[in-house]
Amino acid sequence: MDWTALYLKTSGLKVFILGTGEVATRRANRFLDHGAIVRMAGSSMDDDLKGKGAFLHSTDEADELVKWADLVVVASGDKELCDHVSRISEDKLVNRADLPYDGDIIVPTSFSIGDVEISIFTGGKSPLMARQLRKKIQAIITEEDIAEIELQDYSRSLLKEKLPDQKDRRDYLYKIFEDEDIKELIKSGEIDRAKAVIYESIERDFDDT
Ligand SMILES: C[C@@]1(CC(=O)O)c2cc3[nH]c(cc4nc(cc5[nH]c(cc(n2)[C@H]1CCC(=O)O)[C@@](C)(CC(=O)O)[C@@H]5CCC(=O)O)C(CC(=O)O)=C4CCC(=O)O)c(CCC(=O)O)c3CC(=O)O
Ligand SMILES: NC(=O)C1=CN([C@@H]2O[C@H](COP(=O)(O)OP(=O)(O)OC[C@H]3O[C@@H](n4cnc5c(N)ncnc54)[C@H](O)[C@@H]3O)[C@@H](O)[C@H]2O)C=CC1
Repeated sequence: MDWTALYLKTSGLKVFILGTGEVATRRANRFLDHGAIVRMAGSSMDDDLKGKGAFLHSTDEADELVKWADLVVVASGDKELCDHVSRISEDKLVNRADLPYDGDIIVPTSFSIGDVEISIFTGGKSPLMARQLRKKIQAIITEEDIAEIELQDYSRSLLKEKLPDQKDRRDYLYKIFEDEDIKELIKSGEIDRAKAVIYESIERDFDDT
């Protein structure tokens, strides 16, 4: 595959979306929800999007909007306009909903559970199946996995102060992950108690007095 997964910093990113239909609206929601500034060109805009701070423009302003943007999303049903906007967006990042491989950004399906984000891309072969796989994967990640992430984050911060060597920190993090007592506490939802156990164990093992 000629594409690789990367994360784009969207806070403050200027996104111009050509179109106001289904795909354009989905893209607008996604970018707004992640801190971008969104301007759309088309006939009408969802009240929801207005509420989130998106701006609606006429397609006559497309050239100016391209100049303004960092990222251009081409998602109109007007093929000629799509081609024109893509042509003048050569020095911008582009996501093309109609001709994905002529752009340089693909928007995969993504979901978050706690602090973990999972994205799926079928290489453009079946967006429908990307959606189904998202639902399957969403169903197998448990509350316990999320609690484990919280505990690992907590443990990593403590260990960074106590253990200078990364390999030692890694070994200790695996020990915490495999500890049966901590597993039991996670199962019964006693996260604060699990943190206390971890804290005491680290204090005991790495007493630097
Ligand atoms: C390449 C990509 C480019 C990009 O847009 O960046 C692209 C392209 C195209 N999609 C088309 C159709 C559909 N797209 C969906 C749904 C989604 N499409 C999404 C992403 C992507 N779609 C990128 C690659 C994803 C990958 O390969 O994994 C998702 C995952 C994310 C999102 O859009 O937010 C979102 C699901 C979100 C969720 O629910 O999780 C459905 C299903 C539905 O509507 O229910 C259909 C109808 C059924 C079908 O066709 O499968 C067509 C028109 C084809 C035609 O003309 O027939 C094109 C253009 C083309 O292929 O030429
Ligand atoms: N990447 C993706 O996930 C998907 C991409 N697509 C592609 O993205 C494009 C937009 O799809 P949707 O948002 O689902 O369509 P839609 O029909 O919901 O929206 C199309 C928008 O383009 C506008 N438009 C302006 N001039 C037009 C013209 N001459 N003909 C048709 N529409 C015109 C419409 O007013 C509307 O706002 C299509 O080219 C489609 O093939 C479609 C489905 C999913």
